Amino acid sequence: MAFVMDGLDAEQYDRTYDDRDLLRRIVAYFRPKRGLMALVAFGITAQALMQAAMPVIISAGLDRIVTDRSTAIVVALVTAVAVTGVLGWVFNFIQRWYTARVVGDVVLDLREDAFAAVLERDMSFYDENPSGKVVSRVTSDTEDFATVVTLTLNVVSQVLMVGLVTALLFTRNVTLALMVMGVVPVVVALALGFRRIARDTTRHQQRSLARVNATLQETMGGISVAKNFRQEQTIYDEFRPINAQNYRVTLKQGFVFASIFPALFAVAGLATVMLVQVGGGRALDGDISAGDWYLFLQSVALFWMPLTSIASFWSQFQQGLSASERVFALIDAEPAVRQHDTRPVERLDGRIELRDVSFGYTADHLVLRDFDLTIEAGETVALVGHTGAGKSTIGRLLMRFYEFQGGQVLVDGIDLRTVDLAGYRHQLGVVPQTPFLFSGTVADNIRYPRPDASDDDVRAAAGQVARGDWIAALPDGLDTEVGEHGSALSMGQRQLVALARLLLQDPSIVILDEATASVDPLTEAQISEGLDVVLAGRTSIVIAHRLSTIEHADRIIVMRSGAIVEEGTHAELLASGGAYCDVYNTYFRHQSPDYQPGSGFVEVRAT
Ligand SMILES: Nc1ncnc2c1ncn2[C@@H]1O[C@H](COP(=O)(O)OP(=O)(O)OP(=O)(O)O)[C@@H](O)[C@H]1O
Repeated sequence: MAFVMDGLDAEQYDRTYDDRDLLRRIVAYFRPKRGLMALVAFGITAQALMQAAMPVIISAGLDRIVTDRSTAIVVALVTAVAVTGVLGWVFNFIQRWYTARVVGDVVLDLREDAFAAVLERDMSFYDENPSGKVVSRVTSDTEDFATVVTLTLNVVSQVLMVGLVTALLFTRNVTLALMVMGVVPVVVALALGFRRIARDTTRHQQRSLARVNATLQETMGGISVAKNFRQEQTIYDEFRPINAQNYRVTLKQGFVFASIFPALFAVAGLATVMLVQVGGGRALDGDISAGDWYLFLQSVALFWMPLTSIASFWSQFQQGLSASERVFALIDAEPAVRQHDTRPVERLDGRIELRDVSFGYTADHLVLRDFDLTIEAGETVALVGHTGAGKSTIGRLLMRFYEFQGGQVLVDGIDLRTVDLAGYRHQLGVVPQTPFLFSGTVADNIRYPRPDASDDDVRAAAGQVARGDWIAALPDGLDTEVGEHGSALSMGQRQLVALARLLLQDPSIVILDEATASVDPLTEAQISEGLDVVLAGRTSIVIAHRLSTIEHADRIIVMRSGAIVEEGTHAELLASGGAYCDVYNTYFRHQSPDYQPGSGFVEVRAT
């Protein structure tokens, strides 16, 4: 299917399926809909028969009227035409309705599978693939595929009809039948020419629309910054030419589409003129009947319609096949994180050991090299170091979001690659720097890890964080709607909700990326108090940004370029005058209550 991918940007996980594989995958989705497909097939055949029958009935009627001018013949003809027309409509309805049902069902299944695959993918997948592109695979690619199926079924119906008409024409008059066939290459050549122009203009149109979308998306994303700098007019001025370009390209596309059909009509018209001329002469000579003459004239119209459909929609057909290939590639993408076993995980003590771990986000750049770290059950370890030192990476490996290239990660002595990940992650409480809240109430968000928790459980968890003082500041208490991504709450409040959520989850290990954004002193105090409760009795790894956290940590690990350069308690490390003092001077010194600008430096003697 390589030709299908022409001009499309491929992602790393994209793969090319050979035609047979692709067809097998597509058929697998249709197999369960056999009953509906049978109805579609019946609709297609019956409709084609009715369409082909119409000119035959009229032609036969004409022949009869020439010899027998009775009203009964006219009545019979009218009745036959009406019945054929109505039946044609009924069969057309059956075909279209059941096609819509089959296609709808298949898209439903395909989208569910694609979405399940999206949920299954590791975090490394999301690093490599922008979410917008993944979204388009689940939505528009499945939709494109549906269009192709509908299109194919329509074309099948038309081809069947053409086949019937052709057979009929040859039985009536071979010369005239061959003349009708002569139109075929002309129509095909025209339609193929059109396909090329149409594909180019369509591609331009899609690209220009993507530009419009990208501009809009960026504007929405950075709207607060834009407003802050009063850049509305600039953004508007930038948008206008992009929008105008889309207008021009769309007009061009409209022009191309508007020209092709009249051109094809003209060819059919010329062919009709030819048949009127030749067929009329034959009819006058008595070689063929008037009815046959009519039949041949009608057949030209019946002929060119499916041919143009097949030829002009070929690019859409390719687009749909390529879309299905892309959806299957998403479904089949190989997971980077591989579990060798799924040992059930009960309550953990929380002893963590990283042994000779080597890891890089990309194969050519290792972030951790032969990294060793042991954290005892119940210990609170603060990771500190300059940005990019690898602190968050350790958290991500423990969450098993990424596959490490070498070494071992053990939890309670069990290799992390052999545990049931769902059970393990339930024992792992994670608080990111900016906690993500889902739309709903504060209570809904706290209940997230344990949907079966009662209102009392939720209230108790919220009450344990800073004695619940923060709830009073929420307009509707725990029933306050948090808005999109928690936008109705302050940053500090979101963190407090995240802590309450963690308490309800009751994990044995906590990985906390402390927020760097400063909050007001009251909320800061509430968060500190909340943290004390949340971390108590659990193994905690804190990517520390607060002085109070490092002061209270059992052990501070100082990292630089993916390696541990120093470890100890706050007091020990300050006294040593090593790398920690440098980090302290940069990040923590100014958080001291007696901080005066330019003061509080500790001496760095050796790094
Ligand atoms: N998703 C990623 N893809 C590729 N490289 C990454 C990715 N995340 C981090 N890195 C790289 O890995 C290294 C360690 O990053 P990490 O996020 O662990 O540092 P950090 O110490 O937590 O820094 P910060 O305090 O700024 O979060 C950095 O060089 C960073 O550029």
